[in-house]
Amino acid sequence: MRVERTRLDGLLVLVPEVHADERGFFSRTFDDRTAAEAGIDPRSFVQDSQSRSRQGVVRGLHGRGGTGEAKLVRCARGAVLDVVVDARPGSPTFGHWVSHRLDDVEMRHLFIPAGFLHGHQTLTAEADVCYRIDAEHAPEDDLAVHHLDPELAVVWPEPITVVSERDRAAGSWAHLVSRLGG
Ligand SMILES: Cc1cn([C@H]2C[C@H](O)[C@@H](COP(=O)(O)OP(=O)(O)O[C@H]3O[C@@H](C)C(=O)[C@@H](O)[C@H]3O)O2)c(=O)[nH]c1=O
Repeated sequence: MRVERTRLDGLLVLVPEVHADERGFFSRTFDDRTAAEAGIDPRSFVQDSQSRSRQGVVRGLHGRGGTGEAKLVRCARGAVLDVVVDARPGSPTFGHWVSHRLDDVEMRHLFIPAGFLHGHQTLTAEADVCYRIDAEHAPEDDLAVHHLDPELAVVWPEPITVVSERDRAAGSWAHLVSRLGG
């Protein structure tokens, strides 16, 4: 498994080998040693989760207050455009976002450290996204910024079909910045 850095310091892309043959493929979804070498504590993860979304669905942009949460994200079925926003006050890339395609062909994963917002849009008829998270779910600590926030101006490639009620009601980036003191 290879690790690529991104222009957001700390955000990593993990690129596994995909061994394809006439049966299908085999690919590693987690590698303790690679994680440790990349500075990820392999023992830190406490919950694994999976979501399924139909084409055009947007989930996010979500983060967590306090000490935040780090996550490993991959797309086990179909494809998504995964968006990560730097929400670390004082970071030189505060307010910048990057997007990566995650799919069931290249099987790339993202390691998203604490202090980022995260969201994705489904690019295929359905997509399953799997997470490993280093903190227990705590809805009272949830942070959310609207996926169409004009300042962030995230580009979602597909027409947006469904968004949760919570995400439709999410506040602005400016509001989060004032809350974070950024
Ligand atoms: C995230 C989460 C949700 N839930 C429950 C709450 C709710 O009833 C249902 C759906 O939750 P949500 O609408 O928050 O799910 P969703 O919008 O998919 O939330 C996810 O979005 C992406 C972008 C992320 O980065 C994830 O960390 C997570 O925030 O599942 C849990 O029990 N545990 C969890 O860890």
